[in-house]
Order: sequence, then structure tokens, then C-alpha cells
Amino acid sequence: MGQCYGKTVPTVRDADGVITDVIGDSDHPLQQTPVSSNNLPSVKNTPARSSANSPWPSPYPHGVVGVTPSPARSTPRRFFKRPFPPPSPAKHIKASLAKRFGHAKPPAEGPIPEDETPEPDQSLDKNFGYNKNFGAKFELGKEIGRGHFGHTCHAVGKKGELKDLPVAVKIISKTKTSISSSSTTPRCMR
Ligand SMILES: Nc1ncnc2c1ncn2[C@@H]1O[C@H](COP(=O)(O)OP(=O)(O)OP(=O)(O)O)[C@@H](O)[C@H]1O
Repeated sequence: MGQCYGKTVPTVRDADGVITDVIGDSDHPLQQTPVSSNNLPSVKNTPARSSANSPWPSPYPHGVVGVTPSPARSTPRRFFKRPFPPPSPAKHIKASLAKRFGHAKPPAEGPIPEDETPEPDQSLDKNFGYNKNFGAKFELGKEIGRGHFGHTCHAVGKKGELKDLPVAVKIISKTKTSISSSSTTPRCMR
């Protein structure tokens, strides 16, 4: 068990000294593969040269002897090293900015305007100045919501243009901002 036994293939030597393998039994030989005396297949009688009588026709046109040269020889040379570096994407960005704004200089950094033409009654008061005298200006009510930076409370104005008007006051924790010195920064939102 576990051993491999090779099958002895009978051979026939012709008058030229060419040895031919005989595949199949002696009564019904299936195929004969000519080999030379050095146990290599005989080039003279290979099937590629004797395909005229083969039931499978050759894909090459008739009369062509040998193998067509490889088309790889006619492949154009590839240059892996680029003569110029690829264009910088920043140039495209600058060009698009120049096309949009009329000059190559990008707009000055700053807060992005939320609304081009805000209506007076819909704009938010973004000034943080209610930490002083906040209790004198607004009557703080119950909490109506919470956000990431703080919570929002209902309030009513006591004086000024917001007198007796309901407002929403967002109280931002001091730990979430660095504007005010107090622990919380009330922010009035209409
Ligand atoms: N003007 C308002 N009127 C009524 N309710 C409001 C008003 N502003 C805020 N709220 C309520 O308070 C909640 C929290 O508001 P807030 O502005 O803190 O939310 P947020 O923008 O998600 O918070 P953050 O910006 O801190 O993440 C809202 O979900 C809303 O229910």
C-alpha cells in the first residue's frame, strides 16, 4: 500500500532508429507517439506537422509552415516614467474659485452666512451678552429641549423690544465654550 507502480509502455524501434511508444494493448493499439532515441518526442512526426489527415483542422491557414511570430514584438513600447508630473488638483480648485468669484483669491475665512437676506423677524440673535443682567431682562421658564452644547428654556422678555414676548433661551455650559467666564452662557433665541 502507498506504493506507486509505473506502467511499462511497450516501444517499437523502426529502421531509422526512432522509438515509438505503443499505447494500448497489443491487440488494439490506441495511439502511437513517436519518440527519438533520447526519449524525446520526434519533431519530424509531431502531430503539428502532420495535421493534414487530422480530424481536427488547424486554426492556421493552409500553407503556413511554422508558428506565427508573437504579436508581442509589435506592441508599442510603454513609458512608465512620466515626462511631466501630474497636474496639481489645487490648480483646479483655484480655477473654479476664480471662475466663481471672479478672482483667484479664495474668500476670506469666517463664518458661513446662514442666510443671504434674512428677514428681521426671523434672524437669530447671535450675540452673547445676556449673561450680565439676564434676570433683569428675561423671565426664565421651564426647559423645552436639550442639545449637544446645552439646554434650551422658555423665557419671556421683561423690557425693551422683547417685553412680554416669548423667547427661547439656550444655556450653553461653560465647559462647551470659551466665550464667557461664567459657568453658563445664556443665549436668547427668538
Ligand atoms: N426657538 C425655539 N422654539 C421652540 N423650541 C425650541 C427653540 N429652540 C430650541 N427649541 C427646542 O430645544 C431643543 C434643543 O434646541 P437646541 O438648539 O439646543 O438643539 P441643537 O441645535 O440640537 O443643540 P446643539 O446645537 O447644542 O447640538 C430643540 O430640539 C427644540 O425642541
